[in-house]
Amino acid sequence: QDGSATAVPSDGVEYLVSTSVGGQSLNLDFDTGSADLWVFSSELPSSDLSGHSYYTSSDSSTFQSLSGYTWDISYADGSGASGNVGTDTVVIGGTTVEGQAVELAEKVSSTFVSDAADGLVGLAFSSINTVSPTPQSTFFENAQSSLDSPLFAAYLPNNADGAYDFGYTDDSKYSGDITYTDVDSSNGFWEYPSTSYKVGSTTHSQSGYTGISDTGTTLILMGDSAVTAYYDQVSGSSYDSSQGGYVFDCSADLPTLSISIGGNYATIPASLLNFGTASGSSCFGSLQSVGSGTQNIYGDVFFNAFYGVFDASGPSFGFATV
Ligand SMILES: O=C([C@@H]1CCCNC1)N1CCCCC1
Repeated sequence: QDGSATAVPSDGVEYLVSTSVGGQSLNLDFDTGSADLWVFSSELPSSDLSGHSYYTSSDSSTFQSLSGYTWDISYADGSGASGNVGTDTVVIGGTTVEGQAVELAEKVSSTFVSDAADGLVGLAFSSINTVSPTPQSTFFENAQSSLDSPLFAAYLPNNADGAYDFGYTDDSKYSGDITYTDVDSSNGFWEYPSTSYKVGSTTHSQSGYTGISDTGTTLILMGDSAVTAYYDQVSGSSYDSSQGGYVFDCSADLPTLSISIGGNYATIPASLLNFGTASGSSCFGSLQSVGSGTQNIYGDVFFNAFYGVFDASGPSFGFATV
């Protein structure tokens, strides 16, 4: 069944969605850049559990263990988690999946201990699910047959409650038309060509680049040539290794950044490109380097400006102005 779940901004870093797993409520980070649904569990060291809600399989009458199944995930930011696997009933908004693979954490990296999330819901493609010996389907893949349309949408307005809609698009959350592009899911991501960008009104090509829509990443991460081209237009900006990225005076006049999604540009307003105070009068840029490779990562700052539609038929990705 179709449904919508509220996404609450947490520490300006992520949006959390209250989710029922075997009747137990957890605040989970929805991540369209990965495909594992994993939860803090009673199997973790108790010192890792402080400040977290966690799942206790023995308290769920509908839990079934998947004997001998394990999972182990490593994220681009160096964080990671691992453990064992079972199935249980997962309810998000008005959408229920019975028999959803739930990955119970036995170990989590320190970043997760100090982070507000009680786990993640991976919404990328199950080809990159880490469960061994058999990769498991995502909540969305399992829910698809019960939805009016095989799609979900992310509405993540800046510093305000948002939502994930399952099975329908909600035209009260965006204006104008939704512009769609074909998705190449061969790497397991919601990925599309992203071969040019604009800094203000100046167009630059980045041939061979792709982009992925990743609600689990906070910022906009692009190749070094694009990042350099952007901050060359911000007087006084510099890369500050102690802050871990490009900073500028908080009073700086920022250009807009337009990214190409398939054949269409999405223009991020200048206000969203100032992520906020780094230290003193210097502010941290919302655009930072993705490092090596030709895959840009369009995270929550993108979704602050655009309603994002993840459509399994195609598959395709669509965006519309928030
Ligand atoms: O690990 C990640 C991100 C980390 C933040 C949360 N989303 C997944 N990757 C991004 C996409 C390319 C592969 C690595």
